[in-house]
Amino acid sequence: MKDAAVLASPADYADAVTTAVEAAAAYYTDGSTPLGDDEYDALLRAIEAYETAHPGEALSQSPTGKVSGGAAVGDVPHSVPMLSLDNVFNEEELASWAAGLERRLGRPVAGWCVEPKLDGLAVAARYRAGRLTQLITRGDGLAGEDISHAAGTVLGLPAELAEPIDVELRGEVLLTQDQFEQANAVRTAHGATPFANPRNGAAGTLRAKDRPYRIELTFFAYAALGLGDLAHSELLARLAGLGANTAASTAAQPRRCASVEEIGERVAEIAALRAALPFGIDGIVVKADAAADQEQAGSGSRAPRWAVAYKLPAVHKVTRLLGVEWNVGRTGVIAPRAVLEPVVVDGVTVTYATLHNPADITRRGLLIGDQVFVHRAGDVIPRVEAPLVDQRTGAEQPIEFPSVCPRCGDAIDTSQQRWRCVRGRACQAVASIRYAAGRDQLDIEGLGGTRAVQLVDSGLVADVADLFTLTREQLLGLERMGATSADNLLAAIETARSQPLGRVFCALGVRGTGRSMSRRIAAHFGTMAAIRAAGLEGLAEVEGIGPEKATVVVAELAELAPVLDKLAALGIGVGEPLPETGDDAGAEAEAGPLDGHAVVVTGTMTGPLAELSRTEMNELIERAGGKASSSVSKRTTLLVAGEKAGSKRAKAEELGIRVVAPAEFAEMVAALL
Ligand SMILES: NC(=O)c1ccc[n+]([C@@H]2O[C@H](COP(=O)([O-])OP(=O)(O)OC[C@H]3O[C@@H](n4cnc5c(N)ncnc54)[C@H](O)[C@@H]3O)[C@@H](O)[C@H]2O)c1
Ligand SMILES: [Zn+2]
Repeated sequence: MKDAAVLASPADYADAVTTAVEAAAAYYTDGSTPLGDDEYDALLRAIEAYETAHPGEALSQSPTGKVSGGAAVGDVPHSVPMLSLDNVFNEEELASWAAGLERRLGRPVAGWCVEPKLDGLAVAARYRAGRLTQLITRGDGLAGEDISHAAGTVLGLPAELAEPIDVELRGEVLLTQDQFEQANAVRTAHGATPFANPRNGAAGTLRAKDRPYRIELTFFAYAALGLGDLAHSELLARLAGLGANTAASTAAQPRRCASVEEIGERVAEIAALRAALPFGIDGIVVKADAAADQEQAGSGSRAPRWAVAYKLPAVHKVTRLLGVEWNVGRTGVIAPRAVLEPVVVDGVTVTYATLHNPADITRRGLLIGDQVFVHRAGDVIPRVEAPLVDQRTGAEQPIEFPSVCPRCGDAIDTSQQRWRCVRGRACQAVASIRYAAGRDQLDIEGLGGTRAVQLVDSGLVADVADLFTLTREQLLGLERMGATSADNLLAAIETARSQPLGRVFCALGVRGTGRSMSRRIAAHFGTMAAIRAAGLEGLAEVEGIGPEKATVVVAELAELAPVLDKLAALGIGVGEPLPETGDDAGAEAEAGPLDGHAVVVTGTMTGPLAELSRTEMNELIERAGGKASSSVSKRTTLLVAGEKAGSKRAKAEELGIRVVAPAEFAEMVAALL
């Protein structure tokens, strides 16, 4: 269970009660609550704790101990109250609840029934002579609202039962995932705001009258008045026999269990099914099965004593949409991804969520800065459901859609729902060639702009290795390629042949390995062959690469195998063993002047170092046995401070780190310059 915040004063307590009452009102009327269920539940626990500690101070409007129905007080009395359920949050609480019930009965419970807790709204459906005559909400448990107008839109709730009997069916109305998507498509097409999540959508849909469009819902029956003293499992079968939908029609079927151990097993099974179910559940309900047990246990004012809800962590959480990234996949599909304020959903911190496609963003009416509901369950990819429109401050900004491919800069084909770079698979090739030719990688001048496109389009180059087999004739055969340009390009490529391993590795564009990580990997392994042979464990040993990043690197290297084979055959990235191999024996033998040093470079270099870029400086440091980094920390041992060195120098001095001028540093590494 989550820790409840502590309410310190009567004023805090009163505030909390107001917040909870308002949230519940919104939750049950149109589903527009600003709180996730976890937050609401935590608030309730805090209110409860305060009331226990300060008896006599409890406010009459406090939501504790009541069936909460929100502000809409219905005027149709329930003949038997519609109650809520008490909660347990783990196996121990479940076992002690079951033991408590058996103590109260003075005998073992004659079997249990375990079923999904459907995440919708409770309704009562009254039938006369087998015909549906009235549909009512739970309301405050004692009286509900007449929502008969919605009856025709609820699947699984028959207008006529299989037998002409008088009966009241009770159960849950919800939107399945498909119905939710459908509902939001219809709503946005009519200019209405989309529902934030299926639960809210069901609440909003049931009460609404006179809508110009129809939204379909689904009913699951789990109780009845007027069918006699049936065990719960028998009742469920009877309900299905009458033609009502029950959870027996789903993978999360209700099951009879003989012991607490068996209950635990079924609870775990249903919990594991959760993500794959086509509708939402927020827990598992455990009920004493026998009518005699239920009758003897009875009910409190808020909940029956013979049933309990084993709550599952909320899978819908509210967080802020910070931005949208546009990623281009291998086939050129351009997919938007939401960047979120980190939020824990179902036990995992979520910072990104899928937004499917641009039309989806428009359909959901999302804005940057919006509070949004995020859904995640099991292994499913987290997704943004919809914004909380009521929570807008006016500072929200429209989401910008890219006008050109974010990877290669070419046009976008927007004719389909999924946008694509017109270049398709070649987009990847163009982008990877441009990246490989970049200044921090192979540094091949003249491959930045349209040249890379031309080389890929002409079929001469499909990957970085192909650059090294280009011939003069091939280049001269290209449009707008004169002899000088061709020779310059060939010369630049020739120079690139002898780039150090770190740069060659960086040129591969392996995810998560920028220039400094590439340098570190190169220094650690010494040769491309060793990097390829390292495997998960070997790679995870490199500083800054954990097991997760190692997995990515290994997978991408496997994918790059054809390119790596070509590079190896061409002798690129293999020929030049580095001074520091990272290999135990080798490293000692070839100890460099900066061995054991963690070096930071700042300011403008002068003298013999004036020509070196930062990347080249860092390479120099690593060749000399040191470790280059970009920020000063306690671990830094040496700062090379050039002209106009600023805050890094101040920080190094403050930490008592040795500071040297470029000239002095050049002397230290003179042998390597
Ligand atoms: N986010 C918010 O602002 C907000 C506000 C109010 C309430 N809530 C949420 O609502 C919940 C508490 O409300 P509650 O009292 O409506 O209900 P509950 O969800 O705690 O439990 C009782 C309800 O479970 C439902 N149910 C589903 N499957 C069932 C089954 N198989 N058998 C019996 N009942 C079944 C019934 O509708 C029943 O009324 C909490 O989880 C709370 O987080 C949230
Ligand atoms: Zn592209």
